[in-house]
Amino acid sequence: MDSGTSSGLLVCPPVEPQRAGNGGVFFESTLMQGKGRIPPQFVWPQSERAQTLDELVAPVVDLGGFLRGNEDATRRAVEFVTAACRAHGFFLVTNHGVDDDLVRDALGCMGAFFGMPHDQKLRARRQPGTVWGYTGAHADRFASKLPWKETLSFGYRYSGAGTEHAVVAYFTSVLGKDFEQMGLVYQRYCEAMKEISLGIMELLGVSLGIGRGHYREFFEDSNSIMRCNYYPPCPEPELTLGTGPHCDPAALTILHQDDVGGLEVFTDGRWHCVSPVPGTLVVNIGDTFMALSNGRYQSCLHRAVVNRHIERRSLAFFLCPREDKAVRPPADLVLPGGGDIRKYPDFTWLQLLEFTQRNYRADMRTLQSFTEWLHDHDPHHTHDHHN
Ligand SMILES: C=C1C[C@]23C[C@H]1CC[C@H]2[C@]1(C)CCC[C@@](C)(C(=O)O)[C@H]1[C@@H]3C(=O)O
Ligand SMILES: O=C(O)CCC(=O)C(=O)O
Ligand SMILES: [Fe+2]
Repeated sequence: MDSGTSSGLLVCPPVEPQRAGNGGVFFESTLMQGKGRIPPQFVWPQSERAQTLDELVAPVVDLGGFLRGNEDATRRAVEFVTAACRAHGFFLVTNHGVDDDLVRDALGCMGAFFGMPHDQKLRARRQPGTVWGYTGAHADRFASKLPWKETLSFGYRYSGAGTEHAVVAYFTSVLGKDFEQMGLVYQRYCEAMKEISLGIMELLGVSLGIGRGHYREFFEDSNSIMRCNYYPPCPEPELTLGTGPHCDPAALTILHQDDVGGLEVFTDGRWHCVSPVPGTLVVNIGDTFMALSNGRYQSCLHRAVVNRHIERRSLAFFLCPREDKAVRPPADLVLPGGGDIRKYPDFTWLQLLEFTQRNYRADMRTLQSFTEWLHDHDPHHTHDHHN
């Protein structure tokens, strides 16, 4: 392997020559330290870069009473969720029951992982075509508009006895026995996120008038993705982005951002910043839920900016359906006779995930582009997707 270049990019043998956007160039944050300029691959077009913004006063949904089964509190939580999802599909939750120590440990493990030497991190390197593993700036996939971040992603599925420790097994298999404790932290973190996600699915079901059970049951056997985002300080933050503008392809995202700030959300025709609120988690609707609600709830456009002075960490849990399940709205949301025709064709999460890993870089138009792609590529889909 070549050593670092003066630009801070590290040149490695390409993992997937036919797809490696940069001919095998990898990014590693520590190599950038002390550099005055960012490499051109990280410069985003002027129109997509951050500007000065207003703060979003995000709705805060108190989950405490709902989780204890209190009816009044549940009604209030449903009202807040409904208003937020009609407006932009983005809200904060408080009293969510996740132990502060667990969140602290999950952030701490990120420090331990991303602080390791580059060759150690590469032991978890993302395999071509998959979403799991470590990547630096996605430089193995894309040639331009690289995000100023390193990420580590892994799957979370609980499907009965024998699979309780799948996250631990991932960490020990790719990084070795010494990473068992780190795996256990993320295993517990994912379990907590899944529990909250299912609760929110109940609230969304009530909010859409189809009852508590429908979406909860749909996601009981979910196959979710956990992603740790590490954003190093950047010498020219105004030229780049940590995560580009996008709607999450999954059903629901639960995000913990540390106390640095950098998350931005597009509402009312402009970008707003969302400052970290201690003790809260950020929730947003994703494309898959937009399809499951027949377009009633919008997936929310967002991005993350970086800064010159301090590293930032975020933990994103993406709730995803079991890979082979048909994503289809309940019949009550496709009313016969009304103007309420099916907005999206049936698809599976596996199809959408593969689309984002092989054909299309997830952005603000993913669901639209995916739907068009399905029509062109899947012979079972017709242009008529009425119920
Ligand atoms: C299905 C996925 C694609 C991405 C990872 C998961 C969920 C979120 C997607 C992503 C974060 C949206 C922005 C662009 C992206 C490339 C990124 O910056 O990380 C996306 C993910 C990806 O394809 O790795
Ligand atoms: O880091 C953030 O605040 C946002 C990250 C994000 O949007 C994502 O990982 O999908
Ligand atoms: Fe996102």
